[in-house]
Amino acid sequence: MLTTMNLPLHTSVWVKSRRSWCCYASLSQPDRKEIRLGLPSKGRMSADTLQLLQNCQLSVKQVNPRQYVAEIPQLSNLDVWFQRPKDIVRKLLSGDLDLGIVGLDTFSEHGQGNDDLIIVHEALEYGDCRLSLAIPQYGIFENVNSLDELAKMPQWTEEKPLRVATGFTYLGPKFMKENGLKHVTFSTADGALEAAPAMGIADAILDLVSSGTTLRENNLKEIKGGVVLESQAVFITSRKSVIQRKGVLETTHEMLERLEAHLRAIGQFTVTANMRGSSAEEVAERILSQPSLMGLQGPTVSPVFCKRDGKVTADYYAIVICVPQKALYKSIQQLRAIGGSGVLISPLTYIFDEETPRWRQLLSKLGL
Ligand SMILES: Nc1ncnc2c1ncn2[C@@H]1O[C@H](COP(=O)(O)OP(=O)(O)OP(=O)(O)O)[C@@H](O)[C@H]1O
Ligand SMILES: O=P(O)(O)OC[C@H]1O[C@H](OP(=O)(O)OP(=O)(O)O)[C@H](O)[C@@H]1O
Ligand SMILES: [Mg+2]
Repeated sequence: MLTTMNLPLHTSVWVKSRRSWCCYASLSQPDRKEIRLGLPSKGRMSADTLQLLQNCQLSVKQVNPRQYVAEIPQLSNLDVWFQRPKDIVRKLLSGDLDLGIVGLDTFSEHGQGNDDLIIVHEALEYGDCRLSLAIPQYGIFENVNSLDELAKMPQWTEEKPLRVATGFTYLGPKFMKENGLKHVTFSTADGALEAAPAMGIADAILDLVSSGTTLRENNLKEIKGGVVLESQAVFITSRKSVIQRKGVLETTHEMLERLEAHLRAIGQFTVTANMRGSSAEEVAERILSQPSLMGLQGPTVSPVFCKRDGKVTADYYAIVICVPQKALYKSIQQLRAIGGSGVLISPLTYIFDEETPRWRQLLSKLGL
């Protein structure tokens, strides 16, 4: 059984879980009653985050676009605060936000491995990009195609190190150190890093890449072994908020369930059809003989009753299966081959499974 206590500002809190006592930093605003969710205020993640929440029936109601606070009517006692992604991570750490959605790159760079931060859902399936090292395609780098080859270049010495421009001043040096590159210096800028090598400011850059167009347009190339991190949007919280602020654990659970149910349903369709048969088992037998018609847990087969000669009989059976988009056409072909008719297809909105592994993982990370 978990026990928490009210404590003064900026002290530690000891919490007893089933297994042991754990120490947590205390909340910065222990009296704050509402739960706060931080969402990206601008940039690439912003519109897609609102769209994802809307798809989970968690529409964010913003009174006007210049206001930084909003609400999600389905989640009572929750305020949405629009913030820059890196500030979402910082404010989770300071206890000024309780939940957030950002890219894994921002989480890793600004979270710096802090044990208080927890990833609740690591794959929200948008904002895909990678943090990758890139060097010029020309000059001394023409035949350099791997991190190993870059490290072995005789040009880099203590006096004249490899100069890397990056906005990732935590992950950059950590990666270089872990890969044994000794003679490296870093400079930083907030954008348009791809210009740095051509301007003579840097030899290499470490930045986000998705299509690779910006690199190509600037005569830069990625190298083998140079990917620091694969990133996509993640749903995050802080240990101290979940443990100490009333309602955060329940809201996290509800959001996680909705996110998972929606993400599981993406690209899945329900297929219904009628099939003549002598019994539900016989129809099921025919369906299960086809590899694309297995469904999530096998087909649902229900008798379609009609009255003939004053007697209620079932000559037809309605079948319902769940099929991924890529197998859709094959499924229809297979259904027809075994006598299916009147095939109806509709996209799936949610798939609510049994309790999700991510929820169990969260509880276990919290020691609950
Ligand atoms: N080219 C890209 N393709 C896909 N996702 C990207 C790309 N660039 C960035 N992202 C994702 O979007 C997030 C936000 O990027 P964005 O450029 O909007 O903000 P930023 O440059 O980190 O913020 P700021 O302007 O506050 O410094 C990144 O942290 C990353 O997860
Ligand atoms: O591989 P690509 O698809 O070409 O994308 C890569 C570019 O996208 C990001 O910049 P962004 O457009 O977000 O501009 P910013 O520098 O203002 O953040 C990133 O910093 C790269 O410059
Ligand atoms: Mg950017």
